[in-house]
Amino acid sequence: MEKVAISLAGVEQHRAHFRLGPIDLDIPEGYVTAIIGPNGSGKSSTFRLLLDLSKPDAGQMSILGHPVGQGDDRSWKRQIGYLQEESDYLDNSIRGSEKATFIRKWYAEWDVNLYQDLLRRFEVDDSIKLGKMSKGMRRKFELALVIAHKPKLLLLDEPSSGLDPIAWRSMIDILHRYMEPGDRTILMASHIIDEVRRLADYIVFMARGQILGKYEKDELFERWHVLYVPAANDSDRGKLLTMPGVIEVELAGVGMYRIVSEDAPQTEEALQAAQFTIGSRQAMQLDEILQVLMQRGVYA
Ligand SMILES: Nc1ncnc2c1ncn2[C@@H]1O[C@H](COP(=O)(O)OP(=O)(O)OP(=O)(O)O)[C@@H](O)[C@H]1O
Repeated sequence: MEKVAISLAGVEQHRAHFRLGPIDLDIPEGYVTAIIGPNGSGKSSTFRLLLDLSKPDAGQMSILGHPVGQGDDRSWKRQIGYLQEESDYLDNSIRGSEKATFIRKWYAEWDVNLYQDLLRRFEVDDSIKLGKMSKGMRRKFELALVIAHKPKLLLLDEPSSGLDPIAWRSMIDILHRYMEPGDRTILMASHIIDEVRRLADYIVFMARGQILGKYEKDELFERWHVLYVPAANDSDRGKLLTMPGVIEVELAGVGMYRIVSEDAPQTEEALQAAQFTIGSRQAMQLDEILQVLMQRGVYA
């Protein structure tokens, strides 16, 4: 059985205008899991809860086998690299190198060669004050900082925010290399579909404080398809709706139905058995799948 790096069980947080959870979610060790969801869906709030930077109103969490919010958390927090969504502007007046000197004292595993290599690859000059770095430069510096102590777990909140396309490619490459030892884990939040496609092994969809589903990426793309099916009459719609995997059926032009399926192989089998012909098929994009899940309204 797969080892679990992060576990949330019945986690809730109640705020005046926002309710997070209940969240039940296991993040497997050794893989990249990406959370995607619209603005305000609770991705950053979940990261803050995991790091004990805010408290839940219900539920339990564990990271790397340690319960969150209990006892001395210094030893397991040293095994985590956390890149928060926004830079800490209290650091604006210090140089990158000063911040690195401060941070490295915390981490026995700090690898000065790796740190220098990451700065070189990102073309970041750490002698510049953090407040004087451009947004993208600062993001790259912060990425180098969270990776240089070789954490077991990376929590990345919108890591590519502000990166240009070249820096973005470097980041993808650096994160792939980070995962090479095989026992490391990344949990990331991202709005960048291409980034999720390239990096993630598992995808978690989130909206309005709720988890809408967790899927293995390749399986998701194999199963979630749009199928176009010519149909003779209106009563065919009813038949199509009852087929396995079918979520939506709508008219797409005269005599042509557009079917959204979350299990295309099964739907196709049923279509063929019922003598329908399949005009065309296409795999759905992540944002389309998110939209369907949100419309389905699987909210508590
Ligand atoms: N419709 C809304 N209008 C304004 N604020 C909202 C709305 N929905 C949620 N929020 C706010 O969003 C907060 C949750 O945001 P959080 O940063 O955790 O989400 P996120 O998924 O990381 O969002 P983003 O993608 O924008 O970074 C809640 O505290 C709530 O106040």
